[in-house]
Amino acid sequence: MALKFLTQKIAQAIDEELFSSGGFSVDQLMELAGLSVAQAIARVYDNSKYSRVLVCCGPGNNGGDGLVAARHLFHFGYKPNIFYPKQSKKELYERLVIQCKSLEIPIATELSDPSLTTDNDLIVDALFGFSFAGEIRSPFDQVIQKLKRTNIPIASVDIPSGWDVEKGNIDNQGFTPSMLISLTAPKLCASYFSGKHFLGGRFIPPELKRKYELNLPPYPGTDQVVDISNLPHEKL
Ligand SMILES: NC(=O)C1=CN([C@@H]2O[C@H](COP(=O)(O)OP(=O)(O)OC[C@H]3O[C@@H](n4cnc5c(N)ncnc54)[C@H](O)[C@@H]3O)[C@@H](O)[C@H]2O)[C@@H](O)CC1
Ligand SMILES: [K+]
Repeated sequence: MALKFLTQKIAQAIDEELFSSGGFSVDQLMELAGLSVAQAIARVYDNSKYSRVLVCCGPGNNGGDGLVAARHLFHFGYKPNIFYPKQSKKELYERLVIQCKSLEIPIATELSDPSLTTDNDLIVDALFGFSFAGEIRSPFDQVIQKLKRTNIPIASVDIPSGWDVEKGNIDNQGFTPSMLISLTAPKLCASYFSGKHFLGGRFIPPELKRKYELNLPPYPGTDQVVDISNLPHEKL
């Protein structure tokens, strides 16, 4: 059966159900999401060649996934550094920042910070996820412009930032990543993406899968990710 691609509304509805009737906390799902991201990256970008990883984090949960991924990438033998310009004051995010600092992962808040211009081998785009809407606001408009100009491979978390969640890269607002790690299930914009595509977020109960007819592929063994680059898909 073909994989379903989600509208923004359905992605948000599944999210809410996971937290309400599903009984999950944000920390739990973010941890599993960030772990999936780090594991997918390790499959494609070996740390012997792509050790220096710049993780760009946005103001919402997509940014939180980035902070978690940076921590796991460190433990997987990478050298992450983080760009996190609009830091959330919520306790969860403050703890994620402390965890990264305790690993001596540098965290920059300004676009002019030298760590953002020195050589990186890979960029993780955790700026915006399925709640992104409208024109890109400052300071992220400049960040996206910068990412549009780079030749370094970009791995996007859940959606390529700057893309419309459903319509894709409209008006060429965003960049085209080399890799996408969709979480829970791919969003409609992912149907316009043709690079390396992984699915992560191995936490959906069977009842939710059935309700939204997600047709998710099985995850191999104990893996947190599954390669869906060549799977046939159908829009929801
Ligand atoms: N349900 C799930 O499957 C899970 C979702 N998670 C992550 O959570 C993400 C969704 O998180 P959120 O709902 O917090 O939202 P996002 O992280 O997608 O972004 C919301 C933030 O971006 C800002 N924003 C939106 N549009 C903007 C624009 N045009 N210009 C500038 N800023 C803009 C908002 O003000 C808000 O601060 C998912 O994409 C995924 O990465 C994971 O953490 C856990 C599991
Ligand atoms: K993203």
